[in-house]
Amino acid sequence: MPVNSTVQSETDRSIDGEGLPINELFYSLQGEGELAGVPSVFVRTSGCNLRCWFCDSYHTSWEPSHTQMRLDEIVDEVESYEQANHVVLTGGEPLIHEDAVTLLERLDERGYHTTVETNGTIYRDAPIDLASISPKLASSTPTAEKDPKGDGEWADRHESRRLDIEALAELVDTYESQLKFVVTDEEDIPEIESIVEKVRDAAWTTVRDSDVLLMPEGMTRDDLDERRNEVAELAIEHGYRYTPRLHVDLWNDAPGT
Ligand SMILES: C[S@@+](CC[C@H](N)C(=O)[O-])C[C@H]1O[C@@H](n2cnc3c(N)ncnc32)[C@H](O)[C@@H]1O
Ligand SMILES: Nc1nc2[nH]cc(C(=O)O)c2c(=O)[nH]1
Ligand code: SF4
Ligand SMILES: [Mg+2]
Repeated sequence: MPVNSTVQSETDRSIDGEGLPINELFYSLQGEGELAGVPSVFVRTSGCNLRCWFCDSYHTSWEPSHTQMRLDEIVDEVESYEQANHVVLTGGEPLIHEDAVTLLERLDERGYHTTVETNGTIYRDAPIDLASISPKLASSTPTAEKDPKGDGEWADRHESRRLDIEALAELVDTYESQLKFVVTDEEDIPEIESIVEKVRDAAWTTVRDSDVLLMPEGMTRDDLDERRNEVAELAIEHGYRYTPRLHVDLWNDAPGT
């Protein structure tokens, strides 16, 4: 269900009231991370507290659009995909919304495995089976040269918000998790190592190198063709896990995939 009817001007704060602003809801294969290949229903909320220049979900961050859906409508639509046992709650940043917790509770009551795709800046207590955390590196910052929309107006706000080690540690300590870094080139590696070390110092839970995933930056197959081998080599060199972007390999940048 692609939705682009209602345009919302500014969506930094949580939207109050019953329900969630939904950008799209669809059934596909999980394309990223340790559950790559698993048939899953994707619930994509609109609105984000960051603005990565490369965001592949532009209409949830830079120019958010959504339809407000009640939680029971969302659950009904999820249940309409009868083959699916897995639900991926993503965005935008799903955890800016308080009602994300209630949605996860309702899905959990119905026996779904829940993955939450999050930038790791916000902790919430919810029935999350896999916290798929993608901490944002300096290379994600929308500088004036990289800003897809303007002149770098978001750069300072993005930069000051993008990392919260306490929130990352709390997510890692509470949930089964993976740290999935978007890699542009080898210059990202020292910052990844530094973030992983800081999370290890702040968390009780052991963060294994195999819980650290390197994912090539790329919205399209052509982007990935340029980068996937270099990122795979970096994973081999540093002992981290590589994750593909299966959905991009299979369907390029088609909506609803
Ligand atoms: C659109 S985000 C939504 C969830 C959350 N805001 C986050 O960033 O983790 C979903 C996933 O796509 C990744 N992503 C976004 N744009 C990308 C790009 N151009 N190349 C590779 N991964 C990208 C994010 O890092 C995240 O893992
Ligand atoms: N197939 C598919 N897998 C995904 N895994 C994480 C996604 C996301 O946008 O959060 C995503 C997505 O958009 N599509
Ligand atoms: S944090 Fe996620 S949704 Fe927000 S701008 Fe970055 S990639 Fe897009
Ligand atoms: Mg995506």
